[in-house]
Amino acid sequence: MTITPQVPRAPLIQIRGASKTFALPKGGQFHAVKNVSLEVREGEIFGLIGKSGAGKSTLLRLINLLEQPDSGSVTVDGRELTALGKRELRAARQNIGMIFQQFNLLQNASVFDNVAFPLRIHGGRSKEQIAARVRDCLELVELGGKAESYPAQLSGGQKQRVAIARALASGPAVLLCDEPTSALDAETTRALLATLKDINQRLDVTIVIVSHELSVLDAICDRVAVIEDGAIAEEFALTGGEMRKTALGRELASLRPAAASPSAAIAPRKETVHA
Ligand SMILES: Nc1ncnc2c1ncn2[C@@H]1O[C@H](COP(=O)(O)OP(=O)(O)OP(=O)(O)O)[C@@H](O)[C@H]1O
Repeated sequence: MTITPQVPRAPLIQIRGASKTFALPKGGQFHAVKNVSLEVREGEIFGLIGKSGAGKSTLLRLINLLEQPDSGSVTVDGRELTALGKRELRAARQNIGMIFQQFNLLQNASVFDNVAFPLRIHGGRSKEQIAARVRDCLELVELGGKAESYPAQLSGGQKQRVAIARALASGPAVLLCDEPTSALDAETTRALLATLKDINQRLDVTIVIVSHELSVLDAICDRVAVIEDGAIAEEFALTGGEMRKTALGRELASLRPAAASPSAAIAPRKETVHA
């Protein structure tokens, strides 16, 4: 048996010298992201970890320009988003799905209509095409039987799966995940992480995930950046368990003992094995 290292792939997300400042209510400014440069490669699962208030979510939201940087540039899949007008940016965002801690589903719409929503907004697809795409996305997250249910009738894990199906409906190259498992229990978290890994491998969707939980990033990430005070303090590849060896890892682990890591259950995507 020979083990061949995977050939590194091209960068899909490039952030260059991005900064973001928020105006404070009582005057003054807060520098949430400070001159950050970062590359995420095609097909990677990339983690952003750090303490509360470090700037992880702001950095994630710079990738789809939910937050506009004050300076610097953001390029995704060859398009410099920071150079686009409003209409072009709306179109470019179809290539970037996003899920959130609190799911952000439309409560008065069925599961089907939640997933169909982005497809209807952007137009260009027939009713039949939308229905087929919604069915495919719900099958992908194993919710094929829940199309007619409403969010209030679903568990937290099922709600997050609907959010994933909605985020993938337009066939994006990138999925941004902002603390996607923070509202879920340990077992549901494990299952959801396995789903994200599966989506990454089957659909080749590049994933950027924010979490303050070591076990979450340890389980699925290829590389991780540690965010401290709005900047990247450290960046490294993961093969399982390294997070705990870093100074921040030890600190976070002592604050928040990690649940049994699901990493053992999920095969790392580090090497190609030829029998
Ligand atoms: N819209 C805003 N207006 C003012 N300040 C903001 C805004 N959004 C974020 N901040 C501030 O920027 C800093 C970074 O916030 P951010 O949400 O990116 O941190 P985080 O690392 O994701 O934290 P957490 O893990 O607690 O979510 C925080 O101090 C926050 O209060």
